[in-house]
Amino acid sequence: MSENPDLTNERASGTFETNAMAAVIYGSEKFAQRRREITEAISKIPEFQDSHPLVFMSREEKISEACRKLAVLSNYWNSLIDTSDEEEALHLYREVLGLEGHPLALHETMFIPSLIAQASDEQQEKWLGRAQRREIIGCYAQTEMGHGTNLRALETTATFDISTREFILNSPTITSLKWWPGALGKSANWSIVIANLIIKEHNYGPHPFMVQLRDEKSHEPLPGITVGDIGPKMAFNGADNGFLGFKNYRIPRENMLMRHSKVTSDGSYIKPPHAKIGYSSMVKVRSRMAMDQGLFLASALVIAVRYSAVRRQGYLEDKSREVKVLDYQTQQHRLFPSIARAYAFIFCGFETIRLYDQLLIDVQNGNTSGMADLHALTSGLKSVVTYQTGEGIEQARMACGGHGYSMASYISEIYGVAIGGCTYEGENMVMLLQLARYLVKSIEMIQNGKSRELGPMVAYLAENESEIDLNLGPNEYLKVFEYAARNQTWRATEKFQKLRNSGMSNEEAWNQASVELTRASRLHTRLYIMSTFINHVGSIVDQKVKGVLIDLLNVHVTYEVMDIGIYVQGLLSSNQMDLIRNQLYVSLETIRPNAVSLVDSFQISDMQLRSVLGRRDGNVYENLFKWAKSSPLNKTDVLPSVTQYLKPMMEKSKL
Ligand SMILES: CCCCCCCCCCCCCCCCCCCCC/C=C/C(=O)SCCNC(=O)CCNC(=O)[C@H](O)C(C)(C)COP(=O)(O)OP(=O)(O)OC[C@H]1O[C@@H](n2cnc3c(N)ncnc32)[C@H](O)[C@@H]1OP(=O)(O)O
Ligand SMILES: Cc1cc2nc3c(=O)[nH]c(=O)nc-3n(C[C@H](O)[C@H](O)[C@H](O)COP(=O)(O)OP(=O)(O)OC[C@H]3O[C@@H](n4cnc5c(N)ncnc54)[C@H](O)[C@@H]3O)c2cc1C
Repeated sequence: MSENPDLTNERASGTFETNAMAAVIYGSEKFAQRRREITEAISKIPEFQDSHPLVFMSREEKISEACRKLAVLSNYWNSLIDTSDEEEALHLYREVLGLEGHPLALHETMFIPSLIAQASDEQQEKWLGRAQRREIIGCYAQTEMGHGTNLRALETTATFDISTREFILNSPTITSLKWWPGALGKSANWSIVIANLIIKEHNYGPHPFMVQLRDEKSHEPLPGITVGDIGPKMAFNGADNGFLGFKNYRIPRENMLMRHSKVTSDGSYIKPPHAKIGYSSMVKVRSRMAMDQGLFLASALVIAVRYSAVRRQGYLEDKSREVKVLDYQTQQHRLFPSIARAYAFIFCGFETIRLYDQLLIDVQNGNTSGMADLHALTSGLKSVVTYQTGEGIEQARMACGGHGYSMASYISEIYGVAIGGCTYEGENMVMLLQLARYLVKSIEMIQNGKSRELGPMVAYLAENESEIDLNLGPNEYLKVFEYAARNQTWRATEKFQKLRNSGMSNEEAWNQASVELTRASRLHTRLYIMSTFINHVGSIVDQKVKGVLIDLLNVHVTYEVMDIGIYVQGLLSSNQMDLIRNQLYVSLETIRPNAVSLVDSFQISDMQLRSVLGRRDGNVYENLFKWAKSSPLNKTDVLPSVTQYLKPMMEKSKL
């Protein structure tokens, strides 16, 4: 069937090449091209297609379907991608497995990265190759039923037995059961387990251990291990998140990951070079989350924008034909600022991935000085992008009206997966408060006359801006954001200090200032996102692409400043706010002809999108009908439930 002419016209009105834009989104022409080649190659392999729509499958069927595809994938890895390239591998996973989770997700995202960052050279020699060849499947078991956030309160113990040179693992209470780890329930046979290291009755706190859970031949749990699936979740139902308990389960001393902390055979403990070095796997995932969430948001927007260009409802001036709903200003206001955010998140993602890779090298060379900065940055960023992505996806769903609520749109699945990110890798409020600690320390440095020692990301806290000329473009908007973030950070810090100075304990003063502190963290992070967006656009060479991204940046800066209006009341007059509001409306109109091309540029395939509404060809209605007809409920005209219950009820009512 040919393309819906409404989408053809939209594509014709675009002022730039989508391939050129994809090269900017994905960091290079080479990688954008590789993505297209991988997608093309996969589309020719029938075994990678869903056996039937995932949304009609039970959880067991989803997991089985994911495993089937993983097994097929293992025959194609080397021919489809450069296996040393993480981005190519992730693209392949996204295309084939989609976003509902699968039994190798944690193996790739946390198990292998933990071995790389935490295992000694000898340990890597023993396990890393096996893991990379997928001879074993691993997971990352840290969270317990009773504690996820407060790692210092984890209860699982690993007690060193000097006589046998083994660790004895125990789960002393119900709440100490590991709870949540992906792939633990049914798939993984090994795990990195975070447990309290105990030597001669002294607790050295949580440390990582390499633990075999299941027999490598029979896949049965080993004696001393209780393991299973935690049941269905809001989303991620292609993954078997699990529980795990230990009863006097022994592992050799060599199974504690000993790149940084060490226990010698006589039971001596050697401290790591930085107390939080064991948290690196979390920082790794957090550093990728801006990119991943940007792509979740992008997926929902591809669906909503394409659909809005084929959905016609109501009239503007021309009463002879209904308009595309994308022409309504309210629809544009709902969707276009999110397009800008998706671009901005992806650009930030590249930056934080690069920073993590550099930090990993530095730490391996004994330099841990960058850890605090990256922890603070990624803590704030994961919190802001997950929250705003959730907001943006939900708006995209509503922008699709009734059909958005159908699973045919697939938006609810994207939403469920994306907002998991508000919780995993550190609950958002908690992570905002981690960043706040860093911001408060920065203010204290200024108060102590050490402004010159501030890092570049917080140097603005020591500046002073009281007047803004808003005709000068994005950099002036950045100044507005700096003003808001600086003011809020000072106000929150002063509130905390005042409470503390009044005699309150440090902890209670912190608690009572914490809402204000989280607000400071959000503003600081949004400032970082905006400045990364501005810098990125400044570096683009292709003039057509750059022109459209400047238009998109204008949507971003005006929308973001309007959104934080309450924090800039002391800086901007109501006339200036009106001016910004009008600039936003103008920028929505400016971006309108490029809206479809901007979302096409994400180059997310139909196979990955799984959305009837978001199809590239725009043939929504005929496929919606086809999709509904494929519902298992439509296999027969009369359901047994009707014969068994409703018919007798109706007959009885007739009497
Ligand atoms: C063929 C090849 C294939 C290749 C494939 C490629 C794959 C590559 C991988 C890519 C990854 C992709 C990602 C995709 C994701 C999609 C799937 C995701 C599935 C979901 C998985 C989820 C997993 C989990 O959730 S795991 C569990 C996570 N748990 C948490 O995050 C717990 C949160 N809590 C904490 O982190 C801590 O407890 C904390 C930080 C809140 C408090 O810790 P504390 O010890 O109590 O410390 P505190 O007293 O508060 O602070 C003291 C001091 O320490 C500083 N600090 C804390 N943390 C760090 C750190 N990490 N680094 C540096 N410093 C740190 C803190 O700032 C304090 O400092 P001061 O203020 O100076 O005292
Ligand atoms: C989809 C998914 C996948 C996951 N995968 C894994 C995995 O593979 N491995 C693994 O180990 N874990 C995994 N987890 C667990 C996850 O990391 C934790 O659920 C997460 O870190 C939050 O911890 P919690 O559940 O203890 O929340 P809680 O800390 O109990 O949060 C409850 C509330 O308390 C608040 N709160 C808690 N502490 C503070 C504080 N100090 N200050 C202010 N407010 C506070 C929070 O903000 C929140 O509002 C996964 C979770 C999900 C949802």
